[in-house]
Amino acid sequence: MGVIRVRGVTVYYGSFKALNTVDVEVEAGEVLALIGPNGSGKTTLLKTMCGILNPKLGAVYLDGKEVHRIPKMELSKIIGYAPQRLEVNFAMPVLDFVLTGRRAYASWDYSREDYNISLKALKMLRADHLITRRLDQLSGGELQRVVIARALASEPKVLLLDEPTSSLDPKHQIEILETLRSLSRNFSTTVIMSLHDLTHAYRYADKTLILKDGQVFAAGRTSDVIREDILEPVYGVKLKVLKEFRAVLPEDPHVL
Ligand SMILES: Nc1ncnc2c1ncn2[C@@H]1O[C@H](COP(=O)(O)OP(=O)(O)OP(=O)(O)O)[C@@H](O)[C@H]1O
Repeated sequence: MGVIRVRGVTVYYGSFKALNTVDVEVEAGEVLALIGPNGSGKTTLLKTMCGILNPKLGAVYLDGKEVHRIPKMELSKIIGYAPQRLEVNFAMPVLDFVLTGRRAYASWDYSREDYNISLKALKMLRADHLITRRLDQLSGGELQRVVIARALASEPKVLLLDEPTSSLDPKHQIEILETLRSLSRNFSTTVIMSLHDLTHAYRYADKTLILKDGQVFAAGRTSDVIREDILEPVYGVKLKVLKEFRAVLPEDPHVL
C-alpha cells in the first residue's frame, strides 16, 4: 500500500499548460524529492497527486486505482497533504485544526483515539506545547509544524508535503526530515516532498524528480540526479556537489 504511479499527466490552468506529460513512480516506503525552479510545477504535481487538481490528460494511480475515482473521504485516510499555503479560519485552536486530519475517521464527533493520535502527531513534530494556542498566534515555523502534524494525524500511507522545511530553523529542519525518513523506514510511509534546498534532497530522498517548465528534466535515484551537469542548466547557476559532505552549494563568484 502506498504505491504512486503518475502516467502522462498534463495539467492546465485555463489555457496555460502547467504540467506536460509527467511520469513518475514511487514505491511504498520511498522518499521522493520534487525539485526545480520557482513556477516549474512542483505544487501543481502535488495537488494532482492528492486529487485536488484534475489532469486534462493522463492519470495518477494509488495502489493501481485512479486517484480521481477514489471517494474523497477514503482518499483522505490514505493520503496526507501538507500544503505550502493554508486556506482556513486562522482563529481556530491548534488542536481543533490538527483534529480535522481525523475527519474521515470520526462519526459525528471525534473520539478519544482521534485526540490521542492528533496529540501524538503534534509530539512527533515537537509542537505539542502549542495545543492551547490559535493558528493566528503562531510563528511561521510553528504553523508549518502544525500543518504537517495535521497531515500525519490521518495516519496516511502517502504523505505529500509542499516545501515542508521552508519556514524552519536548521534544528527543526533536520528534526522534520529525520521524522519523515523514519516514517518511511519504520512504517513504509511513502513520502513525496517539494524542496528548494538541494542538500536536503541529496541527503534525505531515495529518488529525485527535477521539473523544469512543467516537464520532467531528470528523474531517478538521487545520487544519479544530483549532479552539477544536470542541476546547472535547470537552475541557471554554477553549483558544487560536495560528495564528501553530501551537500550542494552555489559557487561563490567572489572566490577565485
Ligand atoms: N491557480 C493558478 N492559476 C493560473 N496559473 C497558476 C495557478 N497556480 C499556479 N499557476 C502557474 O503554474 C505554474 C506552476 O506553478 P507551481 O505553483 O506548481 O510551481 P512550483 O514549482 O510549486 O513553484 P514554487 O517553487 O515557486 O512554489 C507557474 O507558472 C504558476 O504561475
